[in-house]
Amino acid sequence: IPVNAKIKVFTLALLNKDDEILLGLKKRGLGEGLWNGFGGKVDPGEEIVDAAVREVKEECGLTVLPTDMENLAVIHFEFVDDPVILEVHVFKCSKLAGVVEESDEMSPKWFPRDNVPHSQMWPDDEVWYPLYLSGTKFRAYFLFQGYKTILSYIIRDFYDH
Ligand SMILES: CSc1nc2ncnc(N)c2[nH]1
Repeated sequence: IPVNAKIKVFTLALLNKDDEILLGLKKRGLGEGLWNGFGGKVDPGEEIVDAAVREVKEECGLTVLPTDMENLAVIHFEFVDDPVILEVHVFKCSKLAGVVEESDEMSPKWFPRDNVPHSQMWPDDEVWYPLYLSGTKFRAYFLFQGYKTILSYIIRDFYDH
């Protein structure tokens, strides 16, 4: 890890109901045109799970309780020649309240859990969605070249060393 490394913490919430997952089509910014879970930056002094709850509400209108957000994974993303490392805390939630709403960030849509549009998602998702779907807690590290090419990755059970 380069000496000038800076870690930025993000949340990513994957919401499911029965056999479906709610994904949002990103309308702008990083990941525009890709389907993704809901999340974003953690504000200074904000609990990570509270940031996750806030982002879900902002991006798709649904209300979830912090206690219903299951910590599923921590993924570190590194990009060649970029000292900023993204630390993404992945949450899984199936207790949802409210009505799904389009936001200026995201167009939400329900997908069958066994048929998510991986060709229009971040390339790493295909690697770890099976673990997420089986509820296996994991840690992962992805080294990207740009935003499309994965040069290498490590994925392991959350509790193993
Ligand atoms: C920059 S690499 C990346 N992969 C991702 N997968 C799912 N949600 C994200 N926000 C992701 N970012």
